[in-house]
This record gives sequence, C-alpha cells and structure tokens, in this order.
Amino acid sequence: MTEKSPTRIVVAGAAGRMGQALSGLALSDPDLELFGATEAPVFPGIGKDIGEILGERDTGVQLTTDLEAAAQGAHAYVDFTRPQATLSALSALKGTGVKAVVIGTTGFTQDELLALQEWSQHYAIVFSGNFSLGVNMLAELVRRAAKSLGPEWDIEVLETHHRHKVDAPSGTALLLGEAAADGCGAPLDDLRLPPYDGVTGERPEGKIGFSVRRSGGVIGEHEVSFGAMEEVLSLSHTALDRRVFARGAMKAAQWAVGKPAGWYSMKHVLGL
Ligand SMILES: NC(=O)C1=CN([C@@H]2O[C@H](COP(=O)(O)OP(=O)(O)OC[C@H]3O[C@@H](n4cnc5c(N)ncnc54)[C@H](OP(=O)(O)O)[C@@H]3O)[C@@H](O)[C@H]2O)C=CC1
Ligand SMILES: O=C(O)C1=N[C@H](C(=O)O)C[C@H](O)C1
Repeated sequence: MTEKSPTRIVVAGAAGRMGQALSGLALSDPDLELFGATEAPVFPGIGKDIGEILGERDTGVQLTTDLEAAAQGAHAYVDFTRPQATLSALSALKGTGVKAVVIGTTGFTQDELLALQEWSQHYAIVFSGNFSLGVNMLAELVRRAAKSLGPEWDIEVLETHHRHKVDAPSGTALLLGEAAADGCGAPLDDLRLPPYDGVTGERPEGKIGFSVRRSGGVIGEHEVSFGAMEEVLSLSHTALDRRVFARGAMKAAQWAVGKPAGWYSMKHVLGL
C-alpha cells in the first residue's frame, strides 16, 4: 500500500489570528505540511521561525514577505488576510505551480470581488465567508426557510464579532443574506436594506436587513430571524474556537488540489 504524501500548504498572514490557527493545524495534522508562511512587510517578525510566533518548537518555516519564493513546490495556498493582500497574492502565485487557492478573507468591495473571480480562470479557488460546517448547514436551512415562509416574514441577519474586526457586515452575514435572498428568488443586491439609522420609515416587506455588533473577544455569532406578526423564528450559530474555520479551510485546500480552475464554495467541498 502506498502512503499518501501530505498536502503542502502555504499560509498567508501566518502571524494573524486565523493565520496562527491555520499554521498550528498544518503543523499538527500528519496529512498536511506547513510549507510556507507569509506576513505583511511591516510585520516585525519577518525572518523568524513560525514556531517562535506560535510559542512552539522550531519548524524550519520562516515568515517571509516573498510569496513567489515560498510557494515554489507547494500544493495549495490559504489566505485569511485583507482584500488588497489577497489580490496581490494571486498575482504573485502565477509564477509558482500552485493551482489550489482557499480564500477566507472578507470585506471585498464589489469591484474587488469581480477581480478575484477573474482569477478563477487560472486557479481552483474555494471562497467562503465562513469555513465552518455549522454555518454552511445554517445557510442551507436559511435558504429553505426563506423559500417556504414567504415575503410577509421579515428576514433580519444579526452578527456579533470581536472588537478587532475591520469589516461589516461580516462575510458570514452576507453569505447568510445571499442564502436567504436565493430562497426568496432574487439577488441579495435587490433585497438588501440600508443600515437602520435615523428616520428610516416603516420596514418594507420582502427585504433583508442587517445588524452588526462589535464586542470584546467574541469569535463569531450569527442569527437569522424570520419575523411574522404573531411569531418569530430564529436560526443561529456560534463559533467557539477559530480552529473550526481552520479545519474547514484545510479540508477545502485538500479538496481543491487537482480540481479544474474555477470558482467554488464550501457547498462543493462539503457536498451540501
Ligand atoms: N471565512 C472564514 O471562515 C473566516 C474569515 N476570517 C477573515 O479572515 C481575515 C483575517 O482575519 P484575522 O485573522 O482575524 O485578522 P488578523 O488581522 O489577525 O490577521 C490578518 C493577517 O494578515 C496579515 N497581512 C496583511 N497584509 C498581508 C500581506 N500582504 N501578506 C501577508 N500577510 C498580510 C496581517 O498583517 P498586519 O496586521 O500587519 O496587517 C495580519 O497578520 C478577515 O478578513 C476575517 O474576516 C476570519 C475568520 C474566519
Ligand atoms: O473576522 C472574523 O473574526 C471572522 N470573520 C468571518 C466573517 O466575516 O464572517 C468569519 C467569522 O465569523 C470570523
């Protein structure tokens, strides 16, 4: 019997909150190999062993700003950074053999998202606002509820995250909003309400609202509520540990290796 060799992963933003969870997982899972680790040029620990950042043994993988060099010979690239960094990275990867790309970064503008999607002609890109199984299952339940309940049920997406989060609404809130819109049979852009602020007038029927809370160290809480005049149905998810996102992202990376270039979501990876 031949042993399968581990999937060689390059982690971007490896010293960040998600980067550390991803690097830690790649170092501890025998089916994965932490092959490279990048950070922003301003990061003071460039050149240090990632093990030092994680408070672990030396790993032989140094933090670098040179993605093109770090990714030579890798199988997959995993990016949880910032939109501009993600877009630059896809350009840098062109000079490497890497064809499988996992993107968890959120906060892209419409134009940035279009630019990102263009790259799916070159890479198998798995893009998701949330890599947990629970949230992707929640999205399916939300789609179904929105389809069955109809426009007299007010759909509201609520999210809470830690104080360091820089984008709103969260990528997950948008993913859930898109699932709800899909259930309603229209694109989210047509149904999305502007943020409630000031004299908003009465809530229109058939639209989808978003509310955002930033609070301390909350990792991620999402709720989708369907409100009728005599009852409210709420579907929710709480992330308890960032490792849940890391595990989903690594599963996506392993899945994407060898897939044809294209734009994929966790629905494809999980077979939902
Ligand atoms: N889809 C999902 O399941 C999840 C998505 N996320 C998303 O992932 C992203 C990162 O979140 P989080 O880890 O909390 O954020 P952090 O700020 O902790 O980490 C981001 C890291 O990326 C680094 N970075 C910035 N530019 C570059 C670059 N050019 N090359 C390499 N690294 C770079 C940052 O460095 P510096 O600080 O110096 O800028 C930072 O260390 C966010 O968009 C978040 O919403 C988070 C959790 C789950
Ligand atoms: O920034 C975060 O932390 C998270 N971001 C993702 C999002 O924008 O939905 C996923 C998760 O909720 C944590």
